[in-house]
Amino acid sequence: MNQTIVRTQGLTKQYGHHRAVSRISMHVRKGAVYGLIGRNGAGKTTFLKMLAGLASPSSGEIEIFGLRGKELANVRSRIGCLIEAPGIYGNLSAYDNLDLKCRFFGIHKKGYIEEILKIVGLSDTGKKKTKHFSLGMKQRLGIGLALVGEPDLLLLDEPINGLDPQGIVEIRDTILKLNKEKNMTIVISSHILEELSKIATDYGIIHHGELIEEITREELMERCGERIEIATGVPEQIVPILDRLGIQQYQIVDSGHVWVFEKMDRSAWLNRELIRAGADIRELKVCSEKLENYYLNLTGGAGHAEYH
Ligand SMILES: Nc1ncnc2c1ncn2[C@@H]1O[C@H](COP(=O)(O)OP(=O)(O)OP(=O)(O)O)[C@@H](O)[C@H]1O
Repeated sequence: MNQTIVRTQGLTKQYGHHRAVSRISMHVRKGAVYGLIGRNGAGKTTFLKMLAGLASPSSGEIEIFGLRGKELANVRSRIGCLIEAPGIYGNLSAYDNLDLKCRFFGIHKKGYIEEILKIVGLSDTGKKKTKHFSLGMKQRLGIGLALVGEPDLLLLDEPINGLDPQGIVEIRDTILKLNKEKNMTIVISSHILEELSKIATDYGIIHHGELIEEITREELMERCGERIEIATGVPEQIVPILDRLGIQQYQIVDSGHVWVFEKMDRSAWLNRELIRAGADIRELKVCSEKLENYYLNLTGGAGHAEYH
């Protein structure tokens, strides 16, 4: 089941003296939504361009669907991509834009374009010229264009960049639908980490052109460390109660919070016992560190949130 669909080995891209991508060895599982995280200029776009065949590597290997080199070049239509701004003709409708691409691909199936319009939620745009579309609609059309040819792998570079919350939800739904219903493997780069954490099953963290970590959602959850956060007016008051309850792994974080690192599945019991013992409990919840914090810690970027 855990078939690797994309594998790179030491992938490097050099622009003059500048190394945009440095020895990246990445693995994307079939059926994954692989989130590519990195600051502005980290090398995400360059990396995706190489996967898509739009930029040639300076060195290293790319293997997709188990194929390399010429063999891979022959099946490029199995890879759909939306990298940088989608190439859309503003004077044409969504339908006509898709029709052009279908002709280019030699696809003349009845109902084909309608199906794509439905998937990306643009069925009701009729003859409306795309230059009058919102940014979100244009992005969705960009994804629609990438879907022509029914790719097995979809590469999306910052597809939610600049979108309003509604647009973000629509793109998220579209991505999840493609992943679940069409079993499409998707690699998506984004600087909106919170958003990425809602859809990604795996993450690759790129920093200064290097892949510094590959991690599954499960591993991330484990490493982010679940804990019970107790908000209280008097943390010192809680300590003897925790001792009495046999809880040893806890920490007074500040003058209003205590974190407990055990009995995660017994938070309701803990709440009851603390209140019964007369503690001043304002809130008690099970939390984990956010992806954003994890990323900032990993890249030494804590203290400033400019990670896109
Ligand atoms: N064609 C090019 N010629 C020279 N340098 C380039 C070229 N394309 C990218 N670079 C440089 O390579 C580095 C990585 O750029 P890239 O666009 O891949 O980063 P990114 O992580 O996608 O960032 P962003 O989110 O800003 O697109 C940057 O320093 C960039 O200036």
